[in-house]
Amino acid sequence: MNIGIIGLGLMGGSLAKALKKYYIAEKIYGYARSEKSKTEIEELNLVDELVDIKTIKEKCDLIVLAIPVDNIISMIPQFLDINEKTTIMDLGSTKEFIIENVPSSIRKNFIAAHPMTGTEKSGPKAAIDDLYEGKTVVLCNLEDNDNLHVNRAFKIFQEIGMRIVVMDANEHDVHACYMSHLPHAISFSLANTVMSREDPKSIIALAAGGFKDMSRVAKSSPKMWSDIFKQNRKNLLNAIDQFEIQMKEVRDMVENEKYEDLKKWMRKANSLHEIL
Ligand SMILES: NC(=O)c1ccc[n+]([C@@H]2O[C@H](COP(=O)([O-])OP(=O)(O)OC[C@H]3O[C@@H](n4cnc5c(N)ncnc54)[C@H](O)[C@@H]3O)[C@@H](O)[C@H]2O)c1
Ligand SMILES: O=C(O)C(=O)C[C@]1(C(=O)O)C=C[C@H](O)C=C1
Repeated sequence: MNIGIIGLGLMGGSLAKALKKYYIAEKIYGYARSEKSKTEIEELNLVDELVDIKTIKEKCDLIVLAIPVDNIISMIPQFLDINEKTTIMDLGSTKEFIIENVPSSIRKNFIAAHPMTGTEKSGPKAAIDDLYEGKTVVLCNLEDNDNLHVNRAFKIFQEIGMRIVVMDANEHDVHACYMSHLPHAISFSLANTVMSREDPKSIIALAAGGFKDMSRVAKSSPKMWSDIFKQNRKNLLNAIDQFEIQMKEVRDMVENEKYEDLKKWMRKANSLHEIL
């Protein structure tokens, strides 16, 4: 099988590495926009050949869109003429808006996937060959796909060591919001709060594990995350409201010195790690 990957940053580049590691593709084609990316992809030997979109459509059985979620939507019209046997798949972090924007003529071919794995790094140099191993991928609204494409997606994700979960796109976006999008909003907010109050010298002197853990994902790509916040806006606004309720609660307990209530509230939070 020939596989084409559009966008060879963290997700696309890591997929290319995993496909090579497990000898899954006959040939891996890549498409990159910028000259800088092209040079890095070639230096890292991520794909067998960098080509244009026309060649990817002619040669590939599976085309993977590993680009920011708004770019996925603007690229879809370029794939309206794909063969009925060609699978097209996106790896975007949001699912409902993307699916809504897939025209009915290629809906059967379009697999909406979200690998629940990643890092705060981006670009071709961030790619690693074991990013997907032992991790979960969520596949959405598979009832709208042809079996050929569903089976192909299952086979590839299983071969690179992933666990598959099937979910409705609407439900996915609510859960992904609490598990991933809200935590990123909190981490960006924490980083900005600290930087507005603390000088770099104190940050270097006092930042230890707790702060580093909480602020790690604040290093993530603004382009990727502003697209995600835009596409999952409604769910994110609800989740931020819920988070604000908790912040008001802890503020109230500290202000009014309700330390027994505070311990009870913290014990409740501790219990999260019984299920994680
Ligand atoms: N980073 C994560 O942790 C993570 C996890 C799961 C899913 N995702 C999703 O995967 C997708 C890719 O994210 P990433 O982390 O690999 O980002 P990235 O920034 O590392 O890589 C994306 C690459 O795509 C390129 N690109 C953008 N538009 C393009 C276009 N039109 N044509 C060709 N190349 C283009 C960029 O130059 C970049 O190199 C996003 O939709 C993101 O929401 C990311
Ligand atoms: O581990 C990280 O650094 C990530 O941000 C990965 C992470 C997340 O867990 O929030 C980020 C975006 C996703 O779409 C899926 C996974």
